[in-house]
Amino acid sequence: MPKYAQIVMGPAGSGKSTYCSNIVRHCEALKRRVFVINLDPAAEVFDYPVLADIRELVSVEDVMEDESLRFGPNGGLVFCMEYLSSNFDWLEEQLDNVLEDDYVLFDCPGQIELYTHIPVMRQLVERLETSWNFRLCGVFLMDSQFLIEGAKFVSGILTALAAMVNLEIPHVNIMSKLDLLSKQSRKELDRYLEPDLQDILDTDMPSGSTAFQKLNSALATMINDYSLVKFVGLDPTDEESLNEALMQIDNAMQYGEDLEPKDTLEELEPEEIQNDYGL
Ligand SMILES: Nc1nc2c(ncn2[C@@H]2O[C@H](COP(=O)(O)OP(=O)(O)OP(=O)(O)O)[C@@H](O)[C@H]2O)c(=O)[nH]1
Ligand SMILES: [Mg+2]
Repeated sequence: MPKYAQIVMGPAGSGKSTYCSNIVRHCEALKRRVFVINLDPAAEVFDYPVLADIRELVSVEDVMEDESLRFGPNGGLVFCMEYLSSNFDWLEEQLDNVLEDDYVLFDCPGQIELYTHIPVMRQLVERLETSWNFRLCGVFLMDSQFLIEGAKFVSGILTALAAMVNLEIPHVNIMSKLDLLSKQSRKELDRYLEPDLQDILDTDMPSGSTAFQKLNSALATMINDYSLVKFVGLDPTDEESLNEALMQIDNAMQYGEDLEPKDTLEELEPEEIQNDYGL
């Protein structure tokens, strides 16, 4: 039987750590066991209990204080993540208490270079899948306030695609912080959750330069043809949206398919089964 993990990614401040603590709270109510591992060596605040914290192995603060290394914050973060990849034994030890069927959230740093050309996240994914028997789903959060507009939307989905093509694992995009959207943006939300990119570009960016119009159009065709990008909206004030996100992620990594019935549904109250699994 495998173990399961979400690799929680997304730009700085997109809501990764808040998402992890909301999922922990939501799963407690469902009587589901979830662990969180902080993999952000620059993390300052999070309010979930951790199974492991990379800062016990190495932290950006320590690296920046080291006179011989002389790194700034970004170089320091890359150094820390490379240090992790040379010390996967440490992570393996931390995962000792994770049993078959257990579920782990990895709260990752936001720097996009970790998902484009620096190999550490790819190496981590390979180690989790092939040596430690995990089934994985990449969960990519993006702040809705930076998405509801043509040009921002195109940049946002290219960032998500970079992580998707680099890691090659099942992938769910989450549009976070819906509670902060204006009334006007909320009205437009559906157009962005299941986007027709060409339509968005035609409406929002009708008069760009011809060269960029061609490029955008080619991107739109590729993304539409392969159904590459859609989003689950997340509003932390709406428990149903958390439930929807969790179900999509569970489906993506086939969580629950191998579980014995007693481990899942029988432990739940009848109303919970009705509400949370739509049975
Ligand atoms: N209103 C609202 N605020 C949110 C939501 N999610 C996160 N925030 C706030 O946004 C800020 C950043 O959230 P974090 O969860 O720390 O984001 P992060 O992606 O972990 O950030 P880094 O680890 O620094 O990359 C915090 O002030 C959160 O309280 C949300 O869904 N709604
Ligand atoms: Mg964080």
